[in-house]
Amino acid sequence: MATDPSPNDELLKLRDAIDAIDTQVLQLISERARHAHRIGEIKQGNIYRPEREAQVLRRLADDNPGPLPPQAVKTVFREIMSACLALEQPLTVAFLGPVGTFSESAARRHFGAAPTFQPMATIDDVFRAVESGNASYGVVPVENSTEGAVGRTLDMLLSTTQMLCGEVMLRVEQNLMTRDTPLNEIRCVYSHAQSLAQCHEWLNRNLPGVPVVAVASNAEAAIRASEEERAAAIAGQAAADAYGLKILAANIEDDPANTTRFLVLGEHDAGPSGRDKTSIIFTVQNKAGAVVSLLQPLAEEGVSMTKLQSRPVRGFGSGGWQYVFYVDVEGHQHDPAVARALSRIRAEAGSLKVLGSYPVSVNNS
Ligand SMILES: C=C(O[C@@H]1C=C(C(=O)O)C=C[C@H]1O)C(=O)O
Repeated sequence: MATDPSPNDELLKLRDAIDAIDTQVLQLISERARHAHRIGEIKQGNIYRPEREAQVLRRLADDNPGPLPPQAVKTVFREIMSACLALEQPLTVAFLGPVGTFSESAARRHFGAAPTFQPMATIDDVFRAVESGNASYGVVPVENSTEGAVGRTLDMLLSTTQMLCGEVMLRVEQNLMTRDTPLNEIRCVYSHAQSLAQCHEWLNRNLPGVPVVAVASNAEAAIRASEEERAAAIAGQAAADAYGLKILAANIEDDPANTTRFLVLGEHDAGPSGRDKTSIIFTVQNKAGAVVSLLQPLAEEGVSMTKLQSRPVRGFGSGGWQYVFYVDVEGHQHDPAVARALSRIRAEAGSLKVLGSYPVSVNNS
């Protein structure tokens, strides 16, 4: 066991000082929890306020005097808020499982450690869990910076009765992991198709000719690698931890900025936080100029688009194709410019669904 080299006076004094500070910090956190509890009594109905939580984290990151990095400050206060909220309203959060997926990491990043986290087998099941009230919130992937849209999430957004109340941007770091098999003895690599695509070049360089097998999730890949000899998985650190695998090569994604965006679903959206996004879906007849004229109000009202994605409407392939457009804009639907642009689009589009307004991912703001 390591011991301190030679506990000198200064070290002992510093530890005493830290003990005294910790006692004060604990008293302050407890006082904070009592205030949060009182707020919970005053509020009617749902207590969770994503916009308030985003504001708290942004303000503290801005005011951070150092030496802790802003991300560390956010992590600490994320957990304090998570514990305070849990006193009033224990949350259940459904995510695309199994345990160890990036969706779970995103859910924990967003809600902290206090909720009960529920792994679901499919994206559809996450939506159903929230729609049926079995989960208070759900977290699903929607797009990746290397591989693009997650089609099933887009399809489900079309019909869901739920709203968006948050987004999480997660830097996705992929790792090659095995039970204990060295690189040159690997005979098969399992992962989700998206992750295999994100590591395409690395696999060609380092495991040429070794078969790759797409499975339902990275965590499922990790389970297989933990059960099969000479098999490897590509997955996140959380999956290696959950299934007892050793990381042979870390950060093997081809794009060092590889990021996945996740959406948080619930029965309400969020109030204005000062830095928000609004997600909408509209349908357009496939005729010349229709899309341009629908997007015109955004340009004229000075509202920036952060995403534009189209998908053919199912069942319209053989006759005239119809398209559904997924658009994210900067700002809250209650901002006057956004509200004006939305009402102009509503007047012109075949249909318009506002999925909700929510704070821009706190990791990026
Ligand atoms: C205390 C409140 O309720 C909840 C807890 C929060 C906190 O601990 O800071 C913040 C927002 C809410 O999710 C509040 O609305 O201020």
